[in-house]
Parts: sequence; structure tokens; C-alpha cells
Amino acid sequence: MSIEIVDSVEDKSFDNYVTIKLDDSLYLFHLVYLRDNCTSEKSFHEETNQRLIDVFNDIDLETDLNGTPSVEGNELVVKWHDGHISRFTVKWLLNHAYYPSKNIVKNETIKFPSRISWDKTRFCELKQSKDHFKNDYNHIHDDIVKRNIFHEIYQYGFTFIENVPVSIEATKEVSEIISIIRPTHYDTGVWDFTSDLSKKDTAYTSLAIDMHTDGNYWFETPGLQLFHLLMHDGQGGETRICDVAHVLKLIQEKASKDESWQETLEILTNQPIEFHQSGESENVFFENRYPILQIDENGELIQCRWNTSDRTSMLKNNKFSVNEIYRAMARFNDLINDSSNSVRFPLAPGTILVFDNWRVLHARTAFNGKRRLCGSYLTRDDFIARFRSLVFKREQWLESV
Ligand SMILES: C[N+](C)(C)CCCC[C@H](N)C(=O)O
Ligand SMILES: O=C(O)CCC(=O)C(=O)O
Repeated sequence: MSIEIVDSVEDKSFDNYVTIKLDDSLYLFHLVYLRDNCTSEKSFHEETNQRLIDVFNDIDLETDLNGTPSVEGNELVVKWHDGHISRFTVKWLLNHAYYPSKNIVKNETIKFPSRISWDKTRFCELKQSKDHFKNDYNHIHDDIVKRNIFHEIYQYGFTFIENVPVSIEATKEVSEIISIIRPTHYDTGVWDFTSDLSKKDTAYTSLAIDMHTDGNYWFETPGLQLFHLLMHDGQGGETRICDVAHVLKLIQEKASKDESWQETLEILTNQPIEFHQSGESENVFFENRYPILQIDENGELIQCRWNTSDRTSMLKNNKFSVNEIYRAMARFNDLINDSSNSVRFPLAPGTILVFDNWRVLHARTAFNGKRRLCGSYLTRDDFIARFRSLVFKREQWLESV
């Protein structure tokens, strides 16, 4: 595919551009964009994959954005008036084309596997199938490479790892294989708790806790959460989980047919709700800037923040009437607790449950007897970064940054 320069302006600073013809299509690149993204040794650090030239501080924006484009071999070459020379391959130009956009790399190879939402029926099908959620501690590194653990957490929002030694050490080991343990005031590492109110939170009691995500009172809510039951010599204490990605689809489906559900969706995705953690006198946490459901421009779930026990009693800076807010919350609560949308199972020593705390709600039934649960909060960025490096070869990724 050969490059043909169709048009260019080269002496008007930010307004400079070059229009090229590639494969019978026209693409326009502003010269400031090409200068900023020059891949020459002087402009870009090959090993760290970072810019070396700061286009805003290192060059004179009035004169150094002026350049003369030409074609040499099969590369677009820009000779800048300060003497610097940039060269761009056809693949780079197509991959970075933005006017119009034609991102050949991202469309074809640099996409994460799709997320797969589930209800109770789908959960049971997956759980009963022989090739889902059957990760084994003794083969954990194979299970990671065989596209299970990381893929299941990313695609389904949770997974199980079996045959884990019933210990804090093994739980820490598994946590650190998956991501980096997020230290908090509960514990700087793997937390190990029982119903002794050692921390002033109902998790440290034997009370039931309804469906919730943890850490809604933090700006940085825990990305993943990991549970490993160490022992329980009583009844109850069962876990329930629900996929909010699935519940969001149900709400969107209802909203597409019913105005009152449109308002419900509007409230859930736009009304900021306040959360707090005030049980500990020396640590009082509070966050009030986010709605129950954050969704992206495609209507996909970014994050759910829900916890009836940690929600504050304040509803003052409202975008909606209080009665409508409660109606919307009640509808959400009904859906997440609907037995067709949630599953219930006992945790068991030796089996780790790890889940996406931005997507999967969890709950606990009341219990009696001595119960010891350990686990960890895991950072989300490091999980996604490790997952990305499993899914993409670095060179694939480099072409798209
Ligand atoms: C997990 N661990 C027992 C350490 C803390 C539990 C904190 C629960 C808190 N109400 C929240 O929802 O964030
Ligand atoms: O005790 C459990 O099973 C879980 C407690 C809980 O929900 C939490 O720690 O967030």
C-alpha cells in the first residue's frame, strides 16, 4: 500500500496538517499530532515506551510545528523546520488514523474477551460444566496460563480456586498471584476475622449482611475481593452473590418499555449516594460523589456501589425526589435479591472465592458458632494489567499506544 500526499498546510502552527491517500482512502493528520507522536530515537524511548520530547515544553509551538511532509520509500516523512525528521510507516498511520479513524490493530487483535453476565440458571450451568471454575491451587500457574483464573474473573466477575491449603499463607500466596493486596485499616495484608467486633463493622459479627459491594466509602473501592473460610463450627454463614452486569441488563430492558423504569435507571445511574464507615474512632471514611450504578457510553456497567448498612442517612443534594430515589433503590434491591438473579452457597475451607467487587455483589446469612474467614482486597489496575499481559503480546499492545 503506497502513501500519496494529497494536501498539506505547513506554516500555520497548530492548524498545520497533511492529508494522505492510502488504499483509496483519505486520512488527515495534524502536524502537531505527528510531532507529538514521533517515534524517532530522539522523541521516544524504545525500552520504556515513553515520550522523550515534550511537545508543549521542548519545542517552540509557533515555529517548530511547521514541517514539510514528503514520501520516502513507503513512509510518510516530515522534515520539521527546526531540523528534526519524523518517519511514519503505513501500519502506524492506519493504526493511528483519527480523521477518519481506522484502527486496524485494536479492531482485529487488541480487544479484551467479552464479559459474560449470568443469572442463577447460567451460574449453575457454568458451575456444573467440567471446564469452568475448576481452578486448582496445585496447578494454579497452569490454570492461569490455560486462560482460566484471570479470564473467569474478568469475564464472569468471579472464580473459585480449589485445594488451597487452609492457611493465611496460602491465601496470601493466591492473592499475590492474582494481583497486589490492597492494604486498608482493616488489615495491611490478608485479613483474618471472626465475629468478635474487633473492627466496628457488622462483618465482625454473626449478623446477616445483605447484598453489597465493599468499600463504597472509599474513592478507591477494592477492585477484587477474595474470601477463604478457615473454619466454622456452627450453622449458617452462607454466601450469596449476584451479577450486577446481568441486573443492569434487566433494568435497561424494562426501561426500554416502561417510563417508570426509565426513571429508575436514571436515578440509579445519576443520583449520588453517600456511604460511610464510622465504626472506628480513628478512621472515619466517607464518599458521596457516585451513583449506585456507573455505566459507560455503551450502557455497560463500570461499577456498582451498593450497601444498605453503610449508606448514610442523608439525602440532601438530590437530583430526584426522595420518594422516587427510594422507589428506584427498592426496585434494584428486589432484583439483586431475586432468587433467579442470585446464587447461594456455603464457603468451604480449601476453596477460595475471588470476585470483582465493582460488579459482583456478595451477602452473608446469619450464623452461629465459631467462624473464621480470611481474605484480601486486591488492586484492580494490577489485575487488569496482568490480565492484559496474558491476553496480548506486548508488541500487540505497543502498536496501540
Ligand atoms: C472484608 N473485611 C472483613 C475486612 C471488611 C468488611 C468491611 C465491610 C464494610 N461494611 C464494607 O462493606 O466495606
Ligand atoms: O463473612 C462473610 O462471609 C463476608 C462478610 C462480608 O460481607 C464482608 O466482609 O464484606
